Amino acid sequence: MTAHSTANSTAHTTAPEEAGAAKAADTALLRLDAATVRFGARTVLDALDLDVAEHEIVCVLGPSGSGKSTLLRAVAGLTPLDAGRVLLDGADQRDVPAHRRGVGLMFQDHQLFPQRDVGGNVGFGPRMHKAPREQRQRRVAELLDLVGLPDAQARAVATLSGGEQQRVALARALAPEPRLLMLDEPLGQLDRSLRERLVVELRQLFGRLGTTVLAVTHDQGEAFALADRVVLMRDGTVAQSGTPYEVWQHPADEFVARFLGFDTIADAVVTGTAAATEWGPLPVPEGTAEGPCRLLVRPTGVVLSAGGALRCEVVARTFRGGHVGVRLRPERGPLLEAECALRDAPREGETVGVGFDPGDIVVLPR
Ligand SMILES: Nc1ncnc2c1ncn2[C@@H]1O[C@H](COP(=O)(O)OP(=O)(O)OP(=O)(O)O)[C@@H](O)[C@H]1O
Repeated sequence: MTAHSTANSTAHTTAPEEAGAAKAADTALLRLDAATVRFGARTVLDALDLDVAEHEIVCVLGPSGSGKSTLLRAVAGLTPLDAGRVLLDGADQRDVPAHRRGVGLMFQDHQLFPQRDVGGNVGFGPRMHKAPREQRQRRVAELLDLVGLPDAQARAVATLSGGEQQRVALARALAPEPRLLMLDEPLGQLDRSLRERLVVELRQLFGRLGTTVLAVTHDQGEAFALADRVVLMRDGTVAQSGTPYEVWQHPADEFVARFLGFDTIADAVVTGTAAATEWGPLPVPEGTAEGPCRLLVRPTGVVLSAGGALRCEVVARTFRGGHVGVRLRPERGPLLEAECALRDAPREGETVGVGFDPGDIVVLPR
């Protein structure tokens, strides 16, 4: 795999009969092709297709049980496929055992060796690969420097904080220089502020090293902060794949929208730039396809104003740090949720007028 390979690379200098294999190598470092895993009667990966380009950071998101960890284990060679293929650099991995795939897998619970010091943990992979002692020591020092623990070589694992253990586990996963690094809930057990800091550091670190990453998380904020691309899984298949911005702006369907935390979704029928709903006509962006649909109304699209046509009673206010969530019972139609600045938020029991911003109304397939 060359450094300039991209997801859309099409240039070939190979003979026509080699073009098929070469194309796979050019287009993706990792490719899952109809990958299927069954446990008994249950299909946990269901003919899943996924490409990860070299240097790309992909985060897999999805509800508990949707198959995220199974996906990583299948790529690592720890769970066999029942059908389909895993390709690395274009080569089918069917007969390649886990330790020969050149992928790193870091589990949620770090799994550091408690009897080894930090240096012993980080140097474990290179030692298994029989790297000479001097080279190993240099690599350990470099990596500890990279993860911000330059003086930790001789520390016992038991003396490390959760965040420090996390960094050591990461340095250990990076030490054998895997062509693909896979992380399963990498920041799962850490507190929020540490996670928010580490996720930024991780992204910078991967960028600097040019690491290709496939990470699994159930935390949307973490995925959006870390990923070049997020993949949302549902029942062993891909529900949506796109940049964090694309997925946030244009959730593919109601499942994705609800997973992202949007709850105000109702039936509607679009005609021109208006959608008929139980709340009355709502504006929709120009060019929206006409006919029946599901309509997502983002809280930022519910605008409180004295002149708003829909009268609503404020039934609850929830302080959310940067803003206040205001739950509204309209005179007709289901409950609505608005997002207000603290100083503008009405009190519980007040009656307010509501209008809608078409920029924050998203048409979803029925
Ligand atoms: N070895 C196994 N034998 C039987 N069933 C399994 C096995 N491993 C996983 N499963 C089942 O497969 C489904 C998917 O599991 P998986 O761990 O991949 O989901 P996940 O999306 O990573 O979930 P979570 O977010 O809870 O970790 C679950 O219902 C799980 O119980």
